[in-house]
Amino acid sequence: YVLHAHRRTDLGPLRVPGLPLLGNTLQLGASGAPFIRQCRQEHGDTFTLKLIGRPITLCCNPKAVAAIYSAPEDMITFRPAVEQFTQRIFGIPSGPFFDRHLDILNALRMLLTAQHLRSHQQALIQHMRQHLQQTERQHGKVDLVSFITSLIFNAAVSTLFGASFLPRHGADKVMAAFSTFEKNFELAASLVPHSLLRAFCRARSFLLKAFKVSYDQGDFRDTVAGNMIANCPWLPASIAPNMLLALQWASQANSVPATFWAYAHLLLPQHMELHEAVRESLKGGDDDDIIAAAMDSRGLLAKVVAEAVRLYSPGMDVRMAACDLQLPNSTGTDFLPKGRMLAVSPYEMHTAPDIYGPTATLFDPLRAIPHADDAAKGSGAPAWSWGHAGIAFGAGQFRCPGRQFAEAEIAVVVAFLLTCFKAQLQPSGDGRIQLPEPELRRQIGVRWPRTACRAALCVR
Ligand code: HEM
Repeated sequence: YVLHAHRRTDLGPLRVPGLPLLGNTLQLGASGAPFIRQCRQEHGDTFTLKLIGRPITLCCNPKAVAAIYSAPEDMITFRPAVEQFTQRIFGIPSGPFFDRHLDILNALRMLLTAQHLRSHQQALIQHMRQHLQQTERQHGKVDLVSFITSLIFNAAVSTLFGASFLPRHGADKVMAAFSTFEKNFELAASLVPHSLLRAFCRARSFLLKAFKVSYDQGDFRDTVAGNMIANCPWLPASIAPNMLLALQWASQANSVPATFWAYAHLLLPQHMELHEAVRESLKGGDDDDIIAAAMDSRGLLAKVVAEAVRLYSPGMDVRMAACDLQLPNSTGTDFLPKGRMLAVSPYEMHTAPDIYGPTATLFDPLRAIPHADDAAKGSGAPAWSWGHAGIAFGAGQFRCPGRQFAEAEIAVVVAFLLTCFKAQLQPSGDGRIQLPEPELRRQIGVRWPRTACRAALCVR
């Protein structure tokens, strides 16, 4: 509706000049989200960055974002924007995967929808309990980032991939390999030759081999992971390990940080009242109470989860113009040539005062959620809703297939931790947790988990 195919082959304005080869890559790498905000302030809602030698147009206008997510494939396309990454990182050959991409997504969606959530949540609680029994706590203190990372890794991987997978290969070894793979993710996606990224290649080989062995041994039978592959019988068996690695990465990359922040905020002194209210909503705190609270999509716990997901959402979601386009901006339209990479930044949209108001960057689960009409400012565009978690999970036909699972998972983990521990945050070595919230966030990059603040969880 607000998107028009455009006949002219217009190269479009490259509004943020950078170095010839790397363009703005270094600026983005060094400053992350604040660099995007600065570009938006200086150049308007739509601006083009040159990242690793190629122009990428960032669209921050709500109307343009709605149009990008709802446009038909012959106008804005998903495949060419992401296939080089899936190929390069996970080693998934494009043909067999993308030819029936939507079928794969729908198969996964079916396995992660509401009717299965209760049993997934029970499994998560059981695996978290086992993990806690096996975890040694030194002097009653743990580092909150690594504690939550390993808790979720063990519980979610065991829930989605079955209980035999991690023990067969050694949970610590699999997690160490995954962590190396994850740390090198952006570099491996870039044009840096993989021959220079030996740690990444070693970790990926280890993980692919582990998935292959477990697949051959039947470890994934009747699990979400196994059923995802079984429901796509046209996929060559040889790429099953690569698909499983992609699922593993997708299931961890955003859930871990969102859970960390949801829980960490509840432990901050300024949120003690909220903490108590959430704790009360868990009633007696047994497994049924935890699951009931986590399933209540209108309850306080759901609002806490949605607010953490909104505030610490992914840095970029990419697409490509499949024809010459005209995209709306606040003052008119922008011309984008066929083949131009397009990006939406959920993080930038969610922290923008013009959409979420002056308190956009504050953690406030009870905030009023902006309505389409406010954001679209009477454009005449049909109503579209941000919802509390905004566009953190993407939107449209390629939206995250794990959304319902993720929201339920984060709620269960937070509720479980609240019932297990009387915890408080104490400053670790550099004391960063004591900084006011906007300061905390300033340290967050485009993908921020690695720069998440360090905190100590003091277990009384
Ligand atoms: C807070 C947690 C999460 C967030 C914010 C998130 C966000 C996203 C986003 C933005 C996308 C891209 C959507 C698009 O391009 O429009 C995506 C894709 C995906 N997500 Fe999630 N996700 C989360 C958790 C999960 C979990 C727990 C799973 C699995 C259990 C999962 C599985 C996937 C998969 C498989 C894809 C790729 C789909 C494809 O091939 O197109 N995600 N997610």
